[in-house]
Amino acid sequence: MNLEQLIEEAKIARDKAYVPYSKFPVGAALLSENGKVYHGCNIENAAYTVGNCAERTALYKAYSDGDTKFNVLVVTADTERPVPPCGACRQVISELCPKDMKVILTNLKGDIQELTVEQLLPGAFSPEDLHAK
Ligand SMILES: O=c1ccn([C@H]2C[C@H](O)[C@@H](CO)O2)c(=O)[nH]1
Ligand SMILES: [Zn+2]
Repeated sequence: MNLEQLIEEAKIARDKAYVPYSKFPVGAALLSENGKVYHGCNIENAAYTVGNCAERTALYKAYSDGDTKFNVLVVTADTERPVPPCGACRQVISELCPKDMKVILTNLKGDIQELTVEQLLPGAFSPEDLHAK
C-alpha cells in the first residue's frame, strides 16, 4: 500500500461521512503494521458535542479490533490547505501512535503536508505524566 493508494482510501472513507450539520466531510485511512487499512469518517449528531472526527473513528475502529500498531495515518478534506486535525484528535493520535509515525494531511486539490506525531502535538500530555504506562 503506497501513499497514493492510501490517499485514495481516505477519500473513499470521506464519502461515508455523516455530516448533516457541518456539511464538512472528512476521511481518514490508517495503515496498520500488518497491512490492514482502517477507514474513518466524521460522524455527527444532533447533540453536536458527541460527534466524532474521522481520525478518531479510524483509530478506535482499529484499536477495538485489537490492531494497535500503526504505520501511517492519512487525513483528507475539501480544504484550501491540507486539513489540520483538531486538538482532540492530536491528543488521541499522540497517545495511540508512535511519536515518529507519519501523519499525512491532504486536501482534494492534492496538496500534501507530511508531519510526525510529535510535530502534530509537541509536548502532548501523556501517560507518563500520570505516572502510568
Ligand atoms: O481534521 C478534522 C477536522 C474536522 N473534522 C470534523 C469534525 C466535524 O464533524 C466537522 C467540522 O468540524 O469536521 C474531522 O473529522 N477531522
Ligand atoms: Zn478531530
